[in-house]
Amino acid sequence: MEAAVAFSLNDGLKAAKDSFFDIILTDYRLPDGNGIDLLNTIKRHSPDTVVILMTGYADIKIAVNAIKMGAYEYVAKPINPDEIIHIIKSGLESTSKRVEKPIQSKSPEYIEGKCDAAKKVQDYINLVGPTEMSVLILGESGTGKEYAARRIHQFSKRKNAKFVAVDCGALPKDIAGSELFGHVKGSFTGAVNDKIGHFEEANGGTIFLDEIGNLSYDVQVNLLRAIQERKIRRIGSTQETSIDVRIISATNEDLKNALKTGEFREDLYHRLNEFSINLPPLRERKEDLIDFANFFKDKAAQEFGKQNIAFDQNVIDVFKRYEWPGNIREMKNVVRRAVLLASNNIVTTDSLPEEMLESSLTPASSTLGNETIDLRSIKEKSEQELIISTIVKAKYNKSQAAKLLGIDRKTLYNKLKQYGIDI
Ligand SMILES: Nc1ncnc2c1ncn2[C@@H]1O[C@H](COP(=O)(O)OP(=O)(O)OP(=O)(O)O)[C@@H](O)[C@H]1O
Repeated sequence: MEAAVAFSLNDGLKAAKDSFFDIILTDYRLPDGNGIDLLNTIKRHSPDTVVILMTGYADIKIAVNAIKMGAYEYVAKPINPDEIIHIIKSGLESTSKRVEKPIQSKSPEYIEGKCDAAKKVQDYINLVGPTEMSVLILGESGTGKEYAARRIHQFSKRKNAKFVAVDCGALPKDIAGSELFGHVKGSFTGAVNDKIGHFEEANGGTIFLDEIGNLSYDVQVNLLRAIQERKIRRIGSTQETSIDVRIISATNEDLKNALKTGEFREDLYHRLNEFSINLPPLRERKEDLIDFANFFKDKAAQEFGKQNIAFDQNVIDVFKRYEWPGNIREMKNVVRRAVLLASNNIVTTDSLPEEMLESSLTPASSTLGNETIDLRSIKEKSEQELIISTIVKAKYNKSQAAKLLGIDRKTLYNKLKQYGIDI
C-alpha cells in the first residue's frame, strides 16, 4: 500500500482528484482551510474513501459534526500510534464490508437507562412504537437519536421490514432529492443509471431522517408531497410510485428559528412531529453514566480481546464531573480508546485525553462572575488553578502533587477542602 503526503487543503484535494485513496488522515486545521472542507469534497467525489479527522480538544464539537458528515472517526491529539493503527485497520475493514452490507443493519444492543428522563423516553417509545405516528426525536449530537429510532421501529408492526437511516446532514444539497426519491437515467449529469431512492427502499418499513433541519426547501416540498399523497416520483420521471413508509426524523438544533424565518416549512414540521421525544444529554443522566461506561468498556474489551478490565475510581470520578459535549458517542470513543491503552487490566486516568481531565476539574469557585475582584480572590484563584494543574500533572497522586507544590499532604487536603475541589 502506498501513502502520499500533502501539506495543505488544496494539495490534498488535488492528490485525491488524481488518484483514489482508501483512507485519508487529515488534521482539522489546515493552512488554507480545514478538514471539514476536505471531508465534504472527498465524500462527494469518492464516498468510499475513509476519512479520519485529527483534532485537538477544543475542536471536539466540530469533530462530532464531522462524523455526522461522513468521517469514519476522529482522533484527539496527541496521536497515539497504537490507537491510530487500530482505527486505520478498522476503517479499511469497514470499506470492504460496506460494499456487500445492506443499508438495513441489525439492531444494536440498547441501554434503556434508569434515570427519570430515560424512563420517560422509554415509556414514550413503548407507547408510540406500535402506532403509525410520525415521530420527531430531539436531542444533542450523540444522545442516541438513531438508536431510539431503531427501537421505535422494533416495537412497531413494521419490525420485520426495513429500517433505512438517512443522514440528511451528510447529503450534498444537489443530490439530496435523488438520494431520497431516486432518479431515472439521464435526468441530470451523472445519472448514468436508474436509481431507487431511500423512500422506495424503505417501502413497508421505516425511514429515519436524521438532521432534517438540513433539508433544502425543494426537498422539503417533495417530502411533504410524499407524506400527504403517499406517493413519490423519481427525479426525471413522470410516473408516480405508491409508498407506505413510516417516518421518524431527528434534529439536534432548535427548529423553532428555522420555522420562524421560513427556512423550514411549518406544514412539514407538523406532519413530521405528530409525536416528539426529547433525549437528555449524557451530563444530565448521572445515574446512567456508569452503566454506559461499563457497557462500552465490556464491548471494547471484547473487541480488543482483553479480559477483566476495570475502571480505576479516579476515572469514574472524572467521568462524573465531565460535561460530555459529544454525549454517548463521545463516551463510547473515550472508553474504547482507554480500554485499548489500558495496561494491567485497569483503565486509569493516564488513558484519558489530558484535556478531558483538565476540563472536568474546573472548580465551581473559579467563576468569579461580576463580583468585585480583590487581591485575595485573585491569589486564591491562582492557587486553586495551580493545585489542580499540579494534581493532573502528578496523575492524581496527591502525595506527589503535594511534593511538587512544596507543601505537605495534609496542607494539600486542607486546601482542597477549603476550595471545594473534589478530586
Ligand atoms: N441507548 C443506547 N444504548 C447503547 N448505546 C447507545 C445508546 N444510545 C446511543 N448509543 C451509542 O452512541 C452512539 C451514537 O448514537 P446515535 O448515532 O444514535 O446518536 P445520534 O443522537 O443519532 O447522533 P447524531 O446527532 O450525531 O446523529 C451509537 O453509535 C451508540 O454506540
